[in-house]
Amino acid sequence: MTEDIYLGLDLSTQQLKAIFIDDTLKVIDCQAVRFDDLDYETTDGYIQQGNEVGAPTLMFVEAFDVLFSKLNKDLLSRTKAISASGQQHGSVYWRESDSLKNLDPSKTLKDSLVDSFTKANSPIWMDSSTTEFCEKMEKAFGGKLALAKATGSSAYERFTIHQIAKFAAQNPEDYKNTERISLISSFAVSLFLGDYAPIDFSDGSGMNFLNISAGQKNQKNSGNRWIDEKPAKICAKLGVPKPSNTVCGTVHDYWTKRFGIGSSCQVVAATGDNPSSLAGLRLRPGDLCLSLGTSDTVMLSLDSADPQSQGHIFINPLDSEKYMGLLCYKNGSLTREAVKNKYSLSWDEFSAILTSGKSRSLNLMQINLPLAEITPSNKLGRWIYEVDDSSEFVEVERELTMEEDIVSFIEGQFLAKRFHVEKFGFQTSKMSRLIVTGGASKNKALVQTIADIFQVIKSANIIE
Ligand SMILES: Nc1ncnc2c1ncn2[C@@H]1O[C@H](COP(=O)(O)OP(=O)(O)O)[C@@H](O)[C@H]1O
Ligand SMILES: O=C(CO)[C@@H](O)[C@H](O)COP(=O)(O)O
Repeated sequence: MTEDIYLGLDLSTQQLKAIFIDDTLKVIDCQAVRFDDLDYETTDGYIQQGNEVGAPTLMFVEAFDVLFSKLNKDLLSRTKAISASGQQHGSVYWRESDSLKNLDPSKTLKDSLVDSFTKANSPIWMDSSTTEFCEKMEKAFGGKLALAKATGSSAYERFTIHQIAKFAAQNPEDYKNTERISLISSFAVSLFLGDYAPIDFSDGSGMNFLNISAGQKNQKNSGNRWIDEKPAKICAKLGVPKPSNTVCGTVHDYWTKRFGIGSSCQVVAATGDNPSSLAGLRLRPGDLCLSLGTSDTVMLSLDSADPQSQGHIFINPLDSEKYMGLLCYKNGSLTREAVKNKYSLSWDEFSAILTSGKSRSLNLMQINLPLAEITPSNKLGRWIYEVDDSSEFVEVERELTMEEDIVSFIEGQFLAKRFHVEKFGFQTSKMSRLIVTGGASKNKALVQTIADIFQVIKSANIIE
């Protein structure tokens, strides 16, 4: 057994996960804390009020306390480096104070940081409350496409700069008292560093504020990466963005004294959960990655960037000169879970119905969007069509059977993705692999359905 261990954290929508690997990339241990098991009245990790969606920042902090009390002490003592991934776009607002630098090992993180945030709830990626700020920014840039060419995406409500603009407009005093704004990923690493960690280029691309466009190569390692330096106060609050593989320093004494992590353990910049998946799956040219976490996302590696008004281009986490494309769907696992729960099924029962129903031709097509969708923007509703005798699609008025509902819903979810991916300019070929990851990827019936829809040759082309 090798002595050296590496620790990765994932601060995602529903939970904080830890994974220890050795230097052959073998998984040694995994642990997780579900946010709904902490006392913050979240459902599926978040709190929703209308189209505002957030998660208590202190809940994230407490999750670290709980998780680290469960982790194996021997593994912690052998950990050589720590990094993290985080749900994308979410933000954390640090009050001007020394509490992060002066973490006290006799206290929990929560007790140490209880007064450290100017905004109690971190806005997260499911928020869609910033339309007016998005419209203002697109107008200032000369339209959707112009903004996309500069930042990789047209204005999306969940993207961080609009959340920051809303906070500054609605709570000017609290905004003024904010010393630093972290993404959820850079926040996680800041806890280990005992200091503000930089936002990395890849997760920073999900802010509508980082310059991803060609011709910026000479700026890639400088502070000039934000698209607009005039609101100097914003740039100062965001800090200087850095490549995703930046070694930020070593762990704060807190982690050594409280949890026995070696004082030389390195802390590496964090990135978004999707860029982390892309990095971890080591995609080959032509591969497509489907992440089925709380959200569903489709990702691919790109050598060059050609941003469109739909979809996102981020800087690649493995190479700051390259890019990745991403489409994000809000109706992912939570919507699948809702359909499963509607019929009081276990996942095994749901999967059995999906497999048996698929083998019969049901001639139905369903789009079911109970959550206001991101791709396509703000669509909400349920549409069901049937192919009639003259091969026309007609709207279905009758109630569907359970089997019809499950099969047409799942097929609709992934047919829509194939359609969007192809519109985004990506064609699968015989050489393509479709690599599926995230919580739902353990469902073999679902993965086989996806393989059939994308017509990748056989399910062996798909790895979890
Ligand atoms: N057997 C299964 N079949 C389909 N979906 C599943 C299965 N097991 C778990 N899931 C889904 O996985 C989701 C969690 O995935 P995960 O990647 O851990 O999410 P996140 O990283 O966003 O917190 C759950 O919401 C659940 O619906
Ligand atoms: O908004 C996006 C990507 O643009 C989401 O994919 C978030 O990054 C949330 O990730 P999960 O918790 O669903 O994995």
